[in-house]
Amino acid sequence: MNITIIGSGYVGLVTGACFSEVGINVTCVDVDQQKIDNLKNGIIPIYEPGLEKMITRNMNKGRLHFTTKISDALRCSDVVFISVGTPPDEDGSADLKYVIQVARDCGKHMNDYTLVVTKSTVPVGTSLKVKNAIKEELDKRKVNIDFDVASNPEFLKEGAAIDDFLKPDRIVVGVESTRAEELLNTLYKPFTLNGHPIIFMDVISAEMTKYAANSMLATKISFINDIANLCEIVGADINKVRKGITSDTRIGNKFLYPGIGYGGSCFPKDVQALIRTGEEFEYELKVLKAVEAVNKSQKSVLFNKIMKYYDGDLKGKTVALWGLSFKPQTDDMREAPSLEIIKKLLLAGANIRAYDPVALNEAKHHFENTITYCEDQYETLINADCLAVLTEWSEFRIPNFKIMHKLLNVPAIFDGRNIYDKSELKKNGFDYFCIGVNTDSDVLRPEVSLSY
Ligand SMILES: NC(=O)C1=CN([C@@H]2O[C@H](COP(=O)(O)OP(=O)(O)OC[C@H]3O[C@@H](n4cnc5c(N)ncnc54)[C@H](O)[C@@H]3O)[C@@H](O)[C@H]2O)C=CC1
Ligand SMILES: O=C(O)[C@H]1O[C@H](OP(=O)(O)OP(=O)(O)OC[C@H]2O[C@@H](n3ccc(=O)[nH]c3=O)[C@H](O)[C@@H]2O)[C@H](O)[C@@H](O)[C@@H]1O
Repeated sequence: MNITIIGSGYVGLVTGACFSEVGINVTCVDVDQQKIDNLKNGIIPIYEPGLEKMITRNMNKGRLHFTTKISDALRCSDVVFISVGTPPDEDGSADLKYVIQVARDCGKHMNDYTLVVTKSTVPVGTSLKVKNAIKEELDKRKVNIDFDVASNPEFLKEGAAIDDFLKPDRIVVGVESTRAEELLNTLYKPFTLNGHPIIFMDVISAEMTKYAANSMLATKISFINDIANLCEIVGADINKVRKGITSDTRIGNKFLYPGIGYGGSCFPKDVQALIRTGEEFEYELKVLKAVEAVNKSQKSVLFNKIMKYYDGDLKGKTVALWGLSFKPQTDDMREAPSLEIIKKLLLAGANIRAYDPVALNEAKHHFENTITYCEDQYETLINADCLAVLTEWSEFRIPNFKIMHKLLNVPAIFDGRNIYDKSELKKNGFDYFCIGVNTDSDVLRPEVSLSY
């Protein structure tokens, strides 16, 4: 089978690589000439574990191709996946201009029956718009070519994208015809062999499933962050409370880790977009509005703790940062909590020394020379007045506390991901602050007032 993937970003590249891995002939298309030239030379535009090797392997086998020419790709494609971006519009709704452009391109260039599948995250009703755009272009050409549209939302997580695609919890497909169902069933069969189900439904329900899934996950995170903040006030320990609640199988133990707010290219925009969809239909999604509000304020929690430690004055203080990406195993900084925290620290007059295993180049696009970029996690600590951990990369989990104590001006650690044990840090002579645990009474540094 020949398939085309339009849009070679996180989703498009992973989808293309994984389909070619099971023997399908795949052509990935993008409008970005530089990106396609690089991909042809084996240069992968994103950091995603396992992706580079998989792309190179399948290119060498002649099953994975890259082009900017959609017309060439469509000439012999049975199925076309649309995986272009759907960024938020000014009012928070999903901007569909790239999706509709691709639909038009499909209408302009398809020559035979084609199944056009929307993999981008799109609001309910988009498949109908895609169908109309294709039809309009076919009408302009005065040709009568049979086609189907389908919705196949993607659930992969950055940093674990290959595994998520190869071994999905489920595959959701919205279809309008048996022909489309059969084609997608054949395509996805290799990924369902270990019992991972493919769930067929109508197109609108499939579109809705994607937003509902991301909104549910975002809700869990805001819920636990809200509870964490209350734990801190009443003297409970969120780490213990989390274990206490997640042992109930009805609640489950995933996505209930407190932190400094969810980031990334999807939760913030998808929660917003679903709220807008509700508004369009005059229905207020009250829970999701609260989820957004909690997340917004959670991004300031760690900064507030640092401010409080320094009696509201950070002028001239140096803050070391470990981790800049919105989560480990990616260089993606879109909507990362680090962006908010860095902006606030700079505004308060602090100097920043930052390290991230893979996101330093990305950070340079955001902050240029306003912060100091370090090539090593310990280098950030030299003469720093505290350390803040913003991303839970594995290499930060068991650091050398002796060296850290020596390098830091002031041995204070602000742990935005609750990766350290407070008694161990106290034993090693650190003032330690995390999310959802009140550690003020353990503070060792006598000259710092923590009275308010
Ligand atoms: N990043 C993620 O982890 C996930 C993203 N999604 C959804 O998938 C969609 C794509 O997301 P990403 O891959 O992150 O986006 P991205 O921004 O990484 O990649 C999109 C690509 O589409 C290309 N493009 C734009 N217009 C085009 C056109 N007319 N023809 C050909 N290529 C075109 C861009 O040049 C870019 O390379 C979005 O709707 C997103 O919400 C869904 C699940 C996971
Ligand atoms: O639609 C999408 O793009 C994707 O969005 C998320 O994936 P992703 O954004 O890559 O990353 P997650 O692992 O979900 O993390 C998102 C954010 O939530 C935060 N998080 C996650 C889990 C948790 O318990 N606590 C928490 O604060 C992370 O630190 C991160 O900032 C979903 O998990 C994917 O299923 C979905 O396909």
